[in-house]
Formats: sequence, structure tokens, C-alpha cells
Amino acid sequence: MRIKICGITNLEDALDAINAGADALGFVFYEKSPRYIEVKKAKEIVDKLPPFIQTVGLFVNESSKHINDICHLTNMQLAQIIDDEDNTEFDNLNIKYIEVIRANCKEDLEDLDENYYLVDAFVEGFGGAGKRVALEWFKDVDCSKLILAGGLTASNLKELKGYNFYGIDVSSGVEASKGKKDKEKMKEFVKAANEI
Ligand SMILES: O=C(O)c1ccccc1N[C@@H]1O[C@H](COP(=O)(O)O)[C@@H](O)[C@H]1O
Repeated sequence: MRIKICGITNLEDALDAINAGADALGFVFYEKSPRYIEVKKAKEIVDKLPPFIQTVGLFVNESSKHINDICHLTNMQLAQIIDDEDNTEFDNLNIKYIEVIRANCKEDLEDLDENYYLVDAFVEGFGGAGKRVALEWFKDVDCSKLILAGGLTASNLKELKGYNFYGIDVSSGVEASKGKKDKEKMKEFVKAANEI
């Protein structure tokens, strides 16, 4: 199962996440987030990363031009897109992307197409809030192309056994404080994920 650690704001956390075993690092380009990172800082971190780690830029209700520009400037390899306001013209993106489903009920997970999706819990004011998606909503869903996010921690990951999620994404569950990761929590998280 692939593991993304989101809300990276500094190089130390990025390297600790990689050493813990993360496959992907998320950078939040959403100014209202406590984990917001400026373009220059994100680029400085990305430039120092070792190979074989995917960099993911998180965008909320942005235009395709904005997403293309920021990803190009910072060497993001994937855009994670929340587009509640239909601002993103997906056909005009020149970067690989994954859309976020902010699930509020089981029906939000029905009739998904063949694309990969990241499923997070619906919260006012967007994500990184530690709120969980009800696992029973996934009972009859093929989870092999879904990345689960929302309130995951090392201690609740065992509940995901048997669902066959493609990946998991965590932010607040491995933080020491908002915007600062906890090295031990990241290690415990990856260890627990590998035991699923
Ligand atoms: O992390 C943020 O601040 C954030 C802001 C706006 C949209 C999404 C955000 N984070 C994403 O939220 C989910 C779940 O986070 P958590 O583990 O519940 O804290 C994850 O996909 C983050 O990438």
C-alpha cells in the first residue's frame, strides 16, 4: 500500500518522512491552510530530495493555469486537486493529477470511473482536519484505485485490513503541531501501514 505524508513545510520533515518509508510527500499550496508552503520554499525542499519519491502539490479550487505554473516552478510530479467550485479546467492541465472526493455519505463513492481518486472526509474549510471517512461506506466498493485520507493514525490503520486500498494519505495524524511533523509518529504510521 502506497503511503503519502502530506503537509510538508520543511526539509527536516521531508527527509524524516522518506526515512520512515513514505512513497510520496504532499505540499499544500492553499493559503488558508496552516501547512501552506510558498513556492520558493517548496522548490528548495524538492531540489534536495533523493530519487524515487513522488512530490504531490495540493490545490483547492484553483485554475489549471495556476496549478500548471506552480507544479512547473516547484517540480511537483502530481497535483492533488479539490475542485468544489469547478474552477479547474482539467483538460488544460499539463501535469498528472488525482482528484479528491470529499465524501459526506456512501453515495459519494458510487459510480466512480476507472480513474484513481483520493477520498477524504468532508469538512467545512477543507482538509487536514483529522476527520475520518466511515469505513462501512466502502464495503461494496472496489478500493484498489482509491487512496484513503482523513483522520488516519498509526493506531487506527489496522481497521483498513481487507479493504485493499491502493494507498493512504496522512497529515494531522503524524504531526507534532500544525505544520510540523513528528518523526516517531511517521515511523509508527509507516510500520502500522506495512502490517495491514
Ligand atoms: O492539510 C491541510 O491543511 C489541507 C488543507 C486543505 C485541503 C486539504 C488538506 N489536507 C489534506 O487533508 C487530508 C486528510 O488530512 P488528515 O490526515 O485528516 O489531517 C489529506 O489528504 C491532506 O492531504
